[in-house]
Amino acid sequence: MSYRVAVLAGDGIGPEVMTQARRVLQAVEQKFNLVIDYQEYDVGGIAIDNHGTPLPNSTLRGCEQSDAILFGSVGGPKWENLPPEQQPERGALLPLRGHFELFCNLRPATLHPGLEALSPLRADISEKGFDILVVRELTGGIYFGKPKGREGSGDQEFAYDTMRYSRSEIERIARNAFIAAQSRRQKVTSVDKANVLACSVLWREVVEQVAAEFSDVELEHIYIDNATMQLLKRPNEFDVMLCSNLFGDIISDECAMLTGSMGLLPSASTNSKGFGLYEPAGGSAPDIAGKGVANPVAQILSAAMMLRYSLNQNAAAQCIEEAVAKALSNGYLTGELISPGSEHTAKTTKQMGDIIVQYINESN
Ligand SMILES: NC(=O)c1ccc[n+]([C@@H]2O[C@H](COP(=O)([O-])OP(=O)(O)OC[C@H]3O[C@@H](n4cnc5c(N)ncnc54)[C@H](O)[C@@H]3O)[C@@H](O)[C@H]2O)c1
Ligand SMILES: CC(C)[C@H](C(=O)O)[C@@H](O)C(=O)O
Ligand SMILES: [Mg+2]
Repeated sequence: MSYRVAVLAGDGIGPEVMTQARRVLQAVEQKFNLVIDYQEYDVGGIAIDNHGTPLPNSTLRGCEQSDAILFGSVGGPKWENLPPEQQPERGALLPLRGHFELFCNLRPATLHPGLEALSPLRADISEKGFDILVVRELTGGIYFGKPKGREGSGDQEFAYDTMRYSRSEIERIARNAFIAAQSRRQKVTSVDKANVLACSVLWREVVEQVAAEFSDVELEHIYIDNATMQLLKRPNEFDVMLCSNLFGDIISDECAMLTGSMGLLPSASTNSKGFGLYEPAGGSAPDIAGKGVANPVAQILSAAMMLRYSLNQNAAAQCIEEAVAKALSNGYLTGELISPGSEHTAKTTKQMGDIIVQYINESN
């Protein structure tokens, strides 16, 4: 099979981890006889520097002509003082999500067996492991609601955002969450703030209606503040966590850290046609960029999700996931995963890529 993928490495650690993801993809392409044509495009800060805009037309057109987008990360201190709508995140990532209607964001967070010690959780909690899928609504809510702005001056200056959800937006993301739960542990936890927000009251109502179509799936509701707490106390009791845009952003960072690092959490953002953008859940990590020490696993697992959800290449995706799990459980860890006093020595970004490629080549 032959496919076309738009590669948008972006800023900070984006290009470093993308290099390793490309090597890993090359290894599975050979193994599974796939032909993928990669076209690279500027996005984010680098696009501001090279083209004067975070999302050049050439990048958008390139994405439109592809089967999927493999995305690194955007943003950094260099562009933080630009007007908000011209910054990499607001000017490139959110418009891309909106343009392609990538409403369904999947962020799987698993505490890999044998890696319990990486989690900052207390041992009696982490030893039970966890396997959570955050299903985050990605093109609505307070991120996209209008009006949004800033007015007035001096003491009277004010700013506002609008949180807004329609029934159909809630319904389609809820349905995705229930379908995902059917092939997992048949449980959906819907996260909201229905004791305060009108959007959450509607959210709860619609989720209940969708749940009625899925009698095999258990539904529980939880407030966002309680959810952040229960995740620390009993993460193994969660299966699918269904979240609105803002709550999913927060919950997924927490889930990432519970596995040990932001650098482990991949994500898939898809539309109703199966087209998707695949990116690590974390950001451009300016604090470690350029040092060759970033963890490439989230980017590599995002590439695996791309193979599974947009290119329909499940076996190749699984091969990558198994190689990553093997590398981690054999003690191949980047620096941020290693606690003081541990016997592990930190691997570089490239060494992680090397071992994962090697395990793919050795696999049957
Ligand atoms: N999708 C995206 O492009 C995206 C996502 C989140 C943040 N951002 C942007 O990235 C910039 C930095 O944001 P931030 O510091 O809040 O979040 P961040 O996720 O970039 O970093 C948070 C912490 O996690 C660490 N980390 C993240 N990824 C890592 C990896 N692969 N390996 C090892 N450690 C890793 C960082 O070193 C840092 O200590 C900001 O401009 C922000 O807007 C972009
Ligand atoms: C960079 C930012 C706009 C983005 C978000 O808030 O969605 C990021 O934090 C994420 O989680 O993908
Ligand atoms: Mg985030």
